[in-house]
Amino acid sequence: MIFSEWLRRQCEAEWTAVVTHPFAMAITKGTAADDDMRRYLEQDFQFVDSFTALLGAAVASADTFEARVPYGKFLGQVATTEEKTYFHRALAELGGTTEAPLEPATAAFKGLMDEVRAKQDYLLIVTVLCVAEWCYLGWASHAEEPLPEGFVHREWIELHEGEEFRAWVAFLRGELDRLGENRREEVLTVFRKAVELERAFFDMAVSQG
Ligand SMILES: Cc1ncc(CN)c(N)n1
Repeated sequence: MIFSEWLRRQCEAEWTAVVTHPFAMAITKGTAADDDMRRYLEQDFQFVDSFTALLGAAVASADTFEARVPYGKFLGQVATTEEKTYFHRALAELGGTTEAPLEPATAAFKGLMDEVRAKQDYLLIVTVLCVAEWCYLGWASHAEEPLPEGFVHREWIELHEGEEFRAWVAFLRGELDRLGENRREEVLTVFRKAVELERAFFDMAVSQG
């Protein structure tokens, strides 16, 4: 079994809880309440700051030029254009703010991202990036056509599905498969922690409504 699949299976129950989370499923159906969506996106905007920094750390710490390129491409294309404009438009639509105080789940996730970034340990950086993107592909893949009409739901799904996003996730998984075998347990600890944080993040969106 390839290493990335082995990692996912070690966390099977928690993984399934994330990719079928009621809040994520409500996004795919366009039924997530505006207030929940606002709270979630306000926190995710804060998440994306550390996530973007982590992409930069991947560019810096990758072991080959071939590996640096996809991070640079993704960083330029998505984090600074499509995704960023989405947040501003969606938060304006929902009456949200880009300066919300951090919820504990957000602070914990930023803590993990900042920790692996500070270490400049490429393998652990890829581990966190891979969980974040693979999980999101997982729930977004549940969306059925026609996608929700409202752009807040629809574009959030589109940002995490489609050919390009699948190729990006495949690349991240490939990096884990290429480099992770010799540090299995260490990688699993970070992988598991990131999956737990993804679940807590979705829980946070619906726990205060
Ligand atoms: C919490 C979380 N995890 C993952 C993603 C996908 N980039 C996200 N936007 N937010």
